[in-house]
Amino acid sequence: MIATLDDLDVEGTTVGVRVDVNSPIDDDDTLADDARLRAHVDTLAELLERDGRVAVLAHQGRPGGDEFVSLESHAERLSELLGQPVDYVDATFTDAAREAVRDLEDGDCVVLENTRFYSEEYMEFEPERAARTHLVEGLEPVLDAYVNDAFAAAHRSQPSLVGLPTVLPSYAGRVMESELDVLGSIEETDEPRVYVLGGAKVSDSIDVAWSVLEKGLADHVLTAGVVGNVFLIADGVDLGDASSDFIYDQGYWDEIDRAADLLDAHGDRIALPRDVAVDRDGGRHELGVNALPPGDGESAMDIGGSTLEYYRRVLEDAETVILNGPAGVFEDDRFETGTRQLYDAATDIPTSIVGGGDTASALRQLGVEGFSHVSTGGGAALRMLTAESLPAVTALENAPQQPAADD
Ligand SMILES: Nc1ncnc2c1ncn2[C@@H]1O[C@H](COP(=O)(O)OP(=O)(O)OP(=O)(O)O)[C@@H](O)[C@H]1O
Ligand SMILES: O=C(O)[C@H](O)COP(=O)(O)O
Repeated sequence: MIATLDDLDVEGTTVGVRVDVNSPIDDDDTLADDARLRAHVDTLAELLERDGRVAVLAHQGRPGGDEFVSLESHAERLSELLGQPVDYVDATFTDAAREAVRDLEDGDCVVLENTRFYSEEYMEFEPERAARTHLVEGLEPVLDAYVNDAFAAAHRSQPSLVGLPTVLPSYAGRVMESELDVLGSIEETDEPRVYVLGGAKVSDSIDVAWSVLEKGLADHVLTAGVVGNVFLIADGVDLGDASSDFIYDQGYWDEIDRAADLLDAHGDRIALPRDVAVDRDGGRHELGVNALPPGDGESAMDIGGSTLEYYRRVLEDAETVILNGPAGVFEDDRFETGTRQLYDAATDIPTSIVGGGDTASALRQLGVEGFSHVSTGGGAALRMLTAESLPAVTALENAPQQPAADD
């Protein structure tokens, strides 16, 4: 049982709030997209309105990557979104950070520096070991409670996600609560249930497909994107050198055998693309599977019109649809049709759940809306869809008991 903000006596309490605002970054190292910040506004505003003292913890990017930057511009944007001053301190758990947290008054908010600027935060630990890291030992003395709202990072076993809830009374924030409500009760959604697996994370998608087919959760799995291409090759279709080289270069060649095994075991419930779109003479050209392989250098960039028609027919009977990953290279105008039309068809299903951070931004870019739930999580959502436990959620479940809220 996980405690929520309803169980927390917030007034005058200093709360460390872990959010996931890991976002695209502009060339000048500032925030390029505030969607993930917006998602956490409700949780933070509620804590501040209830007179909490809020210290925000988050990571941005990965060490060595282009998006590995300070959270200063995140704090500025957060201040605009919350409509109140938000301080920023360029430290996470040192004296400067502790002083900034101790200086908070009721209703104040400070953003601490990118947790991953410290090497331990990019390592995976068991919770008890995570509790003995510098970040946790440095912050625990100045915090009364911990709130985890970072569902999108809940598949990581890092100190700010599993160490702090080991030593502090801990609560799920509103984003975490709603994600767990929806993604944690997939089994209870109405059938027929259809999973649409696209995008480029082939091994993750095959894991999901195995799991939901074995458990009887999926009545149909529709494949698209690079995932669909891997299944086509596994089914004996010659997609040509360009698509095959791409799959090989991405390190997914071994997945073809796994896809073939899955087709052997559950092929009656797995749908494969019937046609694909390639770049021919600078335009979109569709080819039925029987007309493959494509010409030299042509790669399968999207699902074609016959596939869309076929998939729409399957979706018409569905009560629940769960989608992850774009159907094609949606970033290119010529190949966004599959993603736009397939996802658009899914919005007509009574329960439509979308997982995947890239997918969510693709849908915003394409103007497709009307889903029952769009998850903030990519990897975390995928892991929940396989009914696997998430370390940060387990840490919340095992967190020390807290006194009940007065109100
Ligand atoms: N046929 C294709 N060939 C090459 N790339 C493709 C194809 N179809 C989709 N993609 C690419 O897949 C990428 C997105 O896949 P990904 O699996 O990362 O999505 P996601 O699950 O929403 O992301 P995340 O899990 O990171 O939130 C896009 O950049 C898109 O261009
Ligand atoms: O964007 C995400 O999926 C989360 O913020 C986790 O980031 P990570 O994959 O770098 O751990």
